[in-house]
Amino acid sequence: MAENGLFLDDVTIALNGQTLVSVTHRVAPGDVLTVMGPSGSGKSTLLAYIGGFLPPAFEASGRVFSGDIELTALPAEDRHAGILFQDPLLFPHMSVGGNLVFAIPEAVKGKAARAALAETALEGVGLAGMAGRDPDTLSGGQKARVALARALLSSPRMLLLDEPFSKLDANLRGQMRELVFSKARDGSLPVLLVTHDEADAQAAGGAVIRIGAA
Ligand SMILES: Nc1ncnc2c1ncn2[C@@H]1O[C@H](COP(=O)(O)OP(=O)(O)OP(=O)(O)O)[C@@H](O)[C@H]1O
Repeated sequence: MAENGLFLDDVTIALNGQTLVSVTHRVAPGDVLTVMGPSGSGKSTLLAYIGGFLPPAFEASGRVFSGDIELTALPAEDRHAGILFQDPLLFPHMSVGGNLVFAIPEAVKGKAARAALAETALEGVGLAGMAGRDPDTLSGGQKARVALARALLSSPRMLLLDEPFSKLDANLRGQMRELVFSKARDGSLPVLLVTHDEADAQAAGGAVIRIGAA
């Protein structure tokens, strides 16, 4: 397998003794694995297991690899997953630039260098010059782009996406999908996409797994 693919090796997650998810799958760098299923079927739970923040109510087994690195026992902060949720979840008390700089790994030193990286990331999502803006002054689509820039700045090994397009209108949704998937391809990042929307799955173009199908 190429270097930074995501491998789910016999991952099984149960709640109260009942299996919700059972999956073995490889996601190549730049490819998308779409997870679909009815509400409550365990889609976000699978994402949480991969990300390292599965709530204690669940019982889980199976291994998660990023390339050759096994993530299963690592804390969330050491898994290097870039995560996007339905809400962009920007810190309201920080500028857009502050939100981005916050995500840059500490190994990157120097205020000016960090600010420059943040500005480049903003340019990369079509928001050049917006670092000084207050997040509350941005549109929903702009906030979604900032959240994407922030995820990419964290030097992720993968992207975990939990319904990230569902609050955008149809036009923005299409643009944002294209932007996210092209960034994943450019960065050779494997993507796990949780969605209810068949059009998201189609745009993602990769494999689809359906869990808890009624
Ligand atoms: N922290 C928790 N403790 C106990 N049960 C939980 C917890 N979080 C979720 N659940 C339950 O686990 C099951 C799977 O939830 P999950 O959020 O993964 O579903 P989902 O497929 O993502 O649903 P949706 O499409 O509505 O977001 C549901 O029955 C839910 O009620």
